[in-house]
Amino acid sequence: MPPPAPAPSFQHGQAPRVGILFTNLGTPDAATPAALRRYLAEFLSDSRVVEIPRLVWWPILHGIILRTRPAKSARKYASVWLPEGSPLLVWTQRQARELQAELAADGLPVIVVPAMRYGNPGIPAALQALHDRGVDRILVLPAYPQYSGATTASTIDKVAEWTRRTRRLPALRFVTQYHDDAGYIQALAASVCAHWQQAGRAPMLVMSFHGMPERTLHLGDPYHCQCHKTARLLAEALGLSTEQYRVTFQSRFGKAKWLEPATEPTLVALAQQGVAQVDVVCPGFSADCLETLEEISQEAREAFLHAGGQVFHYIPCLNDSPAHVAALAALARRHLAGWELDPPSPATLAATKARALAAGARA
Ligand SMILES: C=CC1=C(C)c2cc3[nH]c(cc4nc(cc5[nH]c(cc1n2)c(C)c5CCC(=O)O)C(CCC(=O)O)=C4C)c(C)c3C=C
Ligand SMILES: [Fe+2]
Ligand SMILES: [Fe+2]
Repeated sequence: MPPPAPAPSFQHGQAPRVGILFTNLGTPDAATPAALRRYLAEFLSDSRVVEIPRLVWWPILHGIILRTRPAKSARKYASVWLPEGSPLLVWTQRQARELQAELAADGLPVIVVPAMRYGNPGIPAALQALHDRGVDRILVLPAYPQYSGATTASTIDKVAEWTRRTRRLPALRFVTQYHDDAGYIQALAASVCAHWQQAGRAPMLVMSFHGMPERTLHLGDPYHCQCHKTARLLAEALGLSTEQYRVTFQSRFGKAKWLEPATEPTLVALAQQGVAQVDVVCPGFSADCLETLEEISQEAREAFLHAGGQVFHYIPCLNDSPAHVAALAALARRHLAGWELDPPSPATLAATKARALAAGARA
């Protein structure tokens, strides 16, 4: 066996020693049944996601779901796939790049690496890459505004998988939620307002969040409450009365009761009650993905129009909008506080000053 690689040595003033692991759910490597089978097998084997005893769940997963769902899901993914890959991965990579640039422009030399809880690039490999670059303080930032056991806690489990087999650990911090963060709410409100200015305003705004089994709410998962708080703050920022918006839950999976009201039946009922126009926004998704581009912008649109609705506008996720990147940067900065960062170089300070002067000149 070759001798172990020497531990990285840290010297003040070198490359950044602080890293951000910027994560999202994960996505298949290709829009094919084989890639979907691998991805779904990993995702749906996570006991944080499917909280059914293994003895009961295993035969259902391997005997039914992994035989039927991959081909169906692959067709759906194919309908939203981008030339560069899966939308969720493409947006996550762009967000990570822009977050790093935004922090650097503010004099914070931080390495931001994107990672996926399921599929590629995986969390252990991304952490190892930071470690190999001499990073000794890591902020884990899952792009889930609302905490849930299925998403946030599962991400932390995966980080722990890497820490368990690593000798010299970095210091670690976690962002576990930002559902009521002022920057995030403002970015959402600005995106809805921009849509209204450009495309007109429907009398009803539907805020659709990913669903969860209802049981998780009774077991103490704060997800449902946090979705409602995000929705209330967004409605307040937009000046909406309770009659002007609805909070719904999408993506029901399996036979158990999920959080209600469900998105598609709500849209159908609205159309049947004579609401001819709706705007739909998905504030819990920080990036467009299968669940927004296919389930909402294709399937839910079709259901609403089929039920008699006339105009359905889907408002895209925050993706890499400057307001979103600025909100994530502010959030990261607050969580990095107290971790001494290398002082900015004279070149960074000069660039920051030039940016401030240019912004002042534009104002
Ligand atoms: C038991 C099933 C599921 C739970 C619980 C669940 C929670 C949950 N998921 C997200 C965010 C996303 N989910 C996405 C896809 C997706 N979700 C499930 C099932 C559960 N999700 C499945 C089976 C799939 C795969 C797609 C399919 O085959 O239909 C995605 C999109 C991924 C992409 O590649 O685009 C996101 C994002 C949250 C936030 C959440 C709990 C709060
Ligand atoms: Fe999901
Ligand atoms: Fe879905």
